[in-house]
Amino acid sequence: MSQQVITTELCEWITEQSRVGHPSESILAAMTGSGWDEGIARQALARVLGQSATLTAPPGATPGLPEPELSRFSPVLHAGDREVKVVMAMRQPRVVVFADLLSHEECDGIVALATKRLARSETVATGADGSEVNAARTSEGMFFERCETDLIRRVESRIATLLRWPLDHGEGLQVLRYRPGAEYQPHYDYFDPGHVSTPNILKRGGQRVATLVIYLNTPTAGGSTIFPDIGLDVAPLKGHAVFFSYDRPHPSTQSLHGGSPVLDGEKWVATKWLRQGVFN
Ligand SMILES: O=C(O)CCC(=O)C(=O)O
Ligand SMILES: [Fe+2]
Repeated sequence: MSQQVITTELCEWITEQSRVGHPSESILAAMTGSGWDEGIARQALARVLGQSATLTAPPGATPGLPEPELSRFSPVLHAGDREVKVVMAMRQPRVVVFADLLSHEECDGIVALATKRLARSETVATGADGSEVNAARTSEGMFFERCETDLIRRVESRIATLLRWPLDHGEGLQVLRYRPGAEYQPHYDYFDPGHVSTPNILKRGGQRVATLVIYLNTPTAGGSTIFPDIGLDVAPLKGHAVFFSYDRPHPSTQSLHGGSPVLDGEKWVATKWLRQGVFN
């Protein structure tokens, strides 16, 4: 094909492919397979789905996405040292809720370790390199080093087995404590391709492609994890977890989510973010 032009029809076709759930790499493959020049195809994808619609994989990146083995929809999954239950699974966007990912003792153990190290949570600053305290996130938090203690290592290797994603592609576990009134307003976990600090962040392991939020206690009221695009509220129950993945850093993934305000009691979560490649 010569003189290839990105037409409105092509853009509409890409939008539809994405809407029905095809990852951008598959759309790209379909386009190049039918004769589109790869450069033009990437341009069209970027125009329709966002600047880095086609995630440029870092060296050593694992193809695909983290994903539990749900092909037979077994209600119980063997995650190495523990049987984890599947409570519900949504295909598009991919959201899976697990029960019994952690025992109550493991939850208490992580809370005890984290309590000593809590500081006001920080998020990526707007318009500058670095981070700052953000009013949208009124929790307090800390990060563990990967495999920092035997307990953390055990939980991380269970997560790696459950989600079939290498342990070294995960960031260190982050623990957040929300007091009454605290919340985490809806946001995306991937790094904004348009942000000045993103290219630097991506040098370590590439983009985030999935999130696992583990509930370390059960608040008395409020504190559900909300997914506004799909009208989903996930109840924060001790030992349960919600998993979601996103194949591109773009709102069309419908991975917008937040922690709704805690109304009574405290809410503790541990978040594991998974990257495309090795995170060191
Ligand atoms: O607290 C929650 O339910 C959500 C936490 C979250 O979005 C995050 O840690 O990125
Ligand atoms: Fe988040």
